[in-house]
Amino acid sequence: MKEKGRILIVDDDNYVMLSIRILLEQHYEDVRGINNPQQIASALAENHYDVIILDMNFQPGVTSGQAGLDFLQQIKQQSPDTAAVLITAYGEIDLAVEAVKLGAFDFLVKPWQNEKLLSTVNAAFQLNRTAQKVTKLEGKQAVLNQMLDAPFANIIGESEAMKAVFHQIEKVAQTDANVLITGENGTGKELVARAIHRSSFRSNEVFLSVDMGAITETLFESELFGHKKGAFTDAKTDRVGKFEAANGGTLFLDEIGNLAASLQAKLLRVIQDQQVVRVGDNAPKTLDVRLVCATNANLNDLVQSGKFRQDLLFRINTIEIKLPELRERKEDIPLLAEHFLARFKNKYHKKGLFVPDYVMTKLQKYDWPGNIRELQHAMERAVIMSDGKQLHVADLSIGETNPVTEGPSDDLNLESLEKWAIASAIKKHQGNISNAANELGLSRGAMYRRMEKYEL
Ligand SMILES: Nc1ncnc2c1ncn2[C@@H]1O[C@H](COP(=O)(O)OP(=O)(O)OP(=O)(O)O)[C@@H](O)[C@H]1O
Repeated sequence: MKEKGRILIVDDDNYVMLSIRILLEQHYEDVRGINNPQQIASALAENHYDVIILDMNFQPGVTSGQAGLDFLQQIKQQSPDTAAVLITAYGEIDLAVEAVKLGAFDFLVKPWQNEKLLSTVNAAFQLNRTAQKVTKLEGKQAVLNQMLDAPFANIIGESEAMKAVFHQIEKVAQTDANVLITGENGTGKELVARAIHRSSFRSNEVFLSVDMGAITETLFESELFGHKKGAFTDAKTDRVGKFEAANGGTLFLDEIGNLAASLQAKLLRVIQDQQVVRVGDNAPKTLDVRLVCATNANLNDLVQSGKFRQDLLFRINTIEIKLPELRERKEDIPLLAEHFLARFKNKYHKKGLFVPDYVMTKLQKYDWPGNIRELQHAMERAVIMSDGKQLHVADLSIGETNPVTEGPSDDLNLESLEKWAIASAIKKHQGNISNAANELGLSRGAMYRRMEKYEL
């Protein structure tokens, strides 16, 4: 099958041009030729070429190659991602060096061998395609970074506790120190790890995340350090481990407290030596990886009880960032709730939806054991369940705010009974307000009015 590439041959010798063209047309979809180098500019303006094959001497009797070098510079200026292969009958090595310095991909000497010409053009084509992909990806990455980079744009919080965290992120990001992020589940540890990476000089390199709790002991080494083909029964090909893949960038080891003792020793060795050896190999590879670890466990306690190596803890906690629980920064709840509301309103096309004050008060009173993740889920659920106007506490499905369901209390106060009946119906119908209203013989509007009254 032919490659989907476009190639231009520039040679004033029609015979040379034609024979290269016939050869390349067997391998590439679009091969064109021009015999006047003055037409290069217009050819490049009209089409993008993957590879240009350029003669170096154009005036009869002139063999300095200077004309080729001049046109090469013009090509590089006009179309920097087109690979140029130069051809000359006078294979002067100095000229070859000069041309490559000026950005030529390679140099061929007439008379050429077809295989050599083909392999050179092919290599130029492949390299060019890879370079184009990289440029595209870098462009995408830059756009993503821009979106996310506005100082921690996606980490919401204005409380003193969060300001202190932002300050710490800024400070550690400038260094290569290993960072340990601690905090309960859902407090934003991974988010902070990514922010550190994006604010660091490694931001254009990779950020890789590994959940240490999810890696089995048997796969640990192969996952993290890689393996050679044949190292064990299932090793059908060479495999790059996460450490090697993160080289130059940041490796985020989540749930580090869950690592088995035997594996802690292996990890410690790699961190100490800054080298990995793939399973089944014996050549160590030196690495430049910034390590950020996270845990919801108290590693000092684990050290005390002999479950975590103290020397490993010292290696990973050069700087420790402790993330506050959401219940310790309740002043951030309205901001976070509005942030998630905006996101999910957009996602579920419920434009006019808002959070009434009494619901916001409920959100702030609740303790959020699952922290921001729980708040995010509660908001998403409530947006989905809502009638599109305002959020109701019942839609949030957060345990404690709905403490209703044991049965009507002994006091036969009508309001208490009504509150109990409404809450029970909502629970019975799993938050489906219409069905609950039906069962109670109420209209939806009357149902919502009562939910508001009883803060349900
Ligand atoms: N300050 C914040 N602002 C906005 N979203 C946040 C914030 N903190 C956390 N989140 C969101 O909450 C969810 C949980 O965050 P993240 O995964 O970073 O927490 P974690 O502490 O790493 O959790 P776990 O310990 O369970 O792995 C994510 O969807 C994240 O985007």
